[in-house]
Amino acid sequence: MAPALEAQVPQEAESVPQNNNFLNSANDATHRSRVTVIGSGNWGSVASKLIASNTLRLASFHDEVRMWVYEETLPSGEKLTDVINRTNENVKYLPGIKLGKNVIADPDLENAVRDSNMLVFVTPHQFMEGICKRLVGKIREDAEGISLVKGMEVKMEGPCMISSLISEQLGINCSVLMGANIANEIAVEKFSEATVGYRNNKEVAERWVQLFYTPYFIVTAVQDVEGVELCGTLKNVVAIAAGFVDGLEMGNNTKAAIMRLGLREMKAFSKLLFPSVKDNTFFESCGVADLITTCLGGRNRKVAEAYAKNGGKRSFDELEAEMLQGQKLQGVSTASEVYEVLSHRGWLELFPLFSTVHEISSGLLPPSAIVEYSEKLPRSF
Ligand SMILES: NC(=O)C1=CN([C@@H]2O[C@H](COP(=O)(O)OP(=O)(O)OC[C@H]3O[C@@H](n4cnc5c(N)ncnc54)[C@H](O)[C@@H]3O)[C@@H](O)[C@H]2O)C=CC1
Ligand SMILES: O=C(CO)COP(=O)(O)O
Repeated sequence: MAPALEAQVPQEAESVPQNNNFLNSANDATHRSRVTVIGSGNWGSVASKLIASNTLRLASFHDEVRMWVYEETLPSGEKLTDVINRTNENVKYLPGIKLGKNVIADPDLENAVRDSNMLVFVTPHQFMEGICKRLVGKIREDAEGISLVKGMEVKMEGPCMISSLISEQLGINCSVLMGANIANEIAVEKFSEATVGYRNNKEVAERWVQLFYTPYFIVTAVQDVEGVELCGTLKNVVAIAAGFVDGLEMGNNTKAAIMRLGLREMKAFSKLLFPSVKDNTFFESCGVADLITTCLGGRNRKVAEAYAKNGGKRSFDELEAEMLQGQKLQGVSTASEVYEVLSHRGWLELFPLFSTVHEISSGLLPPSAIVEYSEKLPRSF
């Protein structure tokens, strides 16, 4: 399979519009694009490795990839940043994997973004608002962003996707990249696919595809930012439900049913919020493929399984800290954020799976309630 796929690796653009600074820099050797990855957790580190292999290979990118590290002190007493730069490994969040010598860890957020025109956002979603606030006025005017963050914020005015938060706070265009992308598998170069969602500039999307694409990481672009981002965000809620099913040993048929009902709610919720969301997006890697991989092998599933096995007696926070060693779940807080939107808009009855996941994970219902809602199912999605 690999040689045929290799032939599809996107070429550097031969001609670009003259009125776009971001794209002009792509063809000008003296103004090669500089990339900063904002985040250095499990996926952030793998994304840096992918990108660093391409910036070395492609002449229109500066070799160096800056990776912002939320600094912490390791049990050895050393700073994580120093260890990454000494060993070329993120020993805490991605041990055993070399990132590429051109990845430079930087604990200073402002310094990390100062020179870059391509900003890759990849931190747990709960930290994004604070990070954006710190970046206001600190980034290049011609910067473009891409968010790999799976999650949303809920504001007084309503739900706000992370790509919108970035665009609104920093005044930049922001694409998204989501997909069936369990980071540890991509770290060891197992074949997978991903989806870039872009707003209206196809050439910008192609530039992001170039930055991420490798023979083992196939990236396709679709013009549907909200659809792609909502798929990545909402599948984490379904993964929590799948974990409950596993913890209660309900079997594969039940899990498949949960995945199907979950996909139906993902689609209905996305289209109610953003009527522009396209049906086909749910068949891209960001849709059904990410749903499947996360429900089979993700962290949300794993911790939810332990929660159900313990009969809901140990909190998600406690289990997350014990089982994930600093990595973060997105599904529990996303279920709560979705629930807030559903209650506010009077949609709770339309989304029994999403609302039950929140009611279980916040302790209002026992894990067994995950299949007891079935009689409440609406018949009309
Ligand atoms: N890990 C995976 O397999 C995948 C993750 N994602 C998504 O990517 C995003 C980031 O995930 P990961 O890189 O895996 O992160 P992670 O789950 O490894 O989270 C740990 C990261 O959060 C940072 N952090 C802790 N406290 C912080 C604070 N107060 N401010 C800023 N940063 C802080 C840590 O320094 C560390 O870099 C999430 O939205 C996740 O859903 C998407 C695809 C795959
Ligand atoms: O988003 C992911 C895979 O695409 C990872 O999911 P988890 O955060 O549940 O591990």
